[in-house]
Amino acid sequence: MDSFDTRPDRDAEVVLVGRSNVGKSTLMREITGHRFDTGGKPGVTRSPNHYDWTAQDFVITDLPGFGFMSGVEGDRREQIKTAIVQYLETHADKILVGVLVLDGKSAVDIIDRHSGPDEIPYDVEMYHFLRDLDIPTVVAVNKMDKVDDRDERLDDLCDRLGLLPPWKQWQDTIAPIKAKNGQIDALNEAVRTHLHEQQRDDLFQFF
Ligand SMILES: Nc1nc2c(ncn2[C@@H]2O[C@H](COP(=O)(O)OP(=O)(O)OP(=O)(O)O)[C@@H](O)[C@H]2O)c(=O)[nH]1
Repeated sequence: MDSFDTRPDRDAEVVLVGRSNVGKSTLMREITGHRFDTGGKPGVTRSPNHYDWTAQDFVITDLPGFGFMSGVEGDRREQIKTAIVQYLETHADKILVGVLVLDGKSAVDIIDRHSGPDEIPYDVEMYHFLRDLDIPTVVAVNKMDKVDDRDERLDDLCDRLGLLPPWKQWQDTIAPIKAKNGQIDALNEAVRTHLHEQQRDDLFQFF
């Protein structure tokens, strides 16, 4: 079992969560300037990556991706999911912002494919789970360079998350980005809004 108890003991945290291959590691690298060894294979991040900033009593955490993972058995996927849920529950009171990372090109299709009477799609479930834990949440909609019908896609996504379109009225929540190209301004601004609400402007240097 990969270790989920590597978390440095810090009073403030920002976490990244999302399916495998949505670009969390790329985003983590953009935010921190630090290169984490990701291997480049889907599902390769299987224990949390922490970027620890002792002086600020602050840590940024990239949680393992899940969903499809090549070479990973179903019950192993469940274990990782359970570990992620437990991690969020355990540290909720210290998490200032939860960043749910999605692939802008495929997110709505994947959500629709997994919606049914007995099924809640993972991304939707995770969004509501973060909200239920009172963790201010930003949805980082990545890979927007691959999306043509930008406004329509983002409006559809809002709809699936239960946010009334148009997406432009949710800019504290919906942040279209291109992590690979270093274009993450919308995310930084949304995160800052939530940090400001919690009087943590001292952490603006990271976002
Ligand atoms: N087109 C495009 N591709 C991107 C973008 N950001 C990341 N990618 C690519 O998406 C793939 C997955 O990126 P990772 O950062 O490894 O994804 P991850 O979410 O950390 O994946 P796991 O380790 O499985 O959790 C890589 O090939 C990245 O280059 C983006 O903004 N646009």
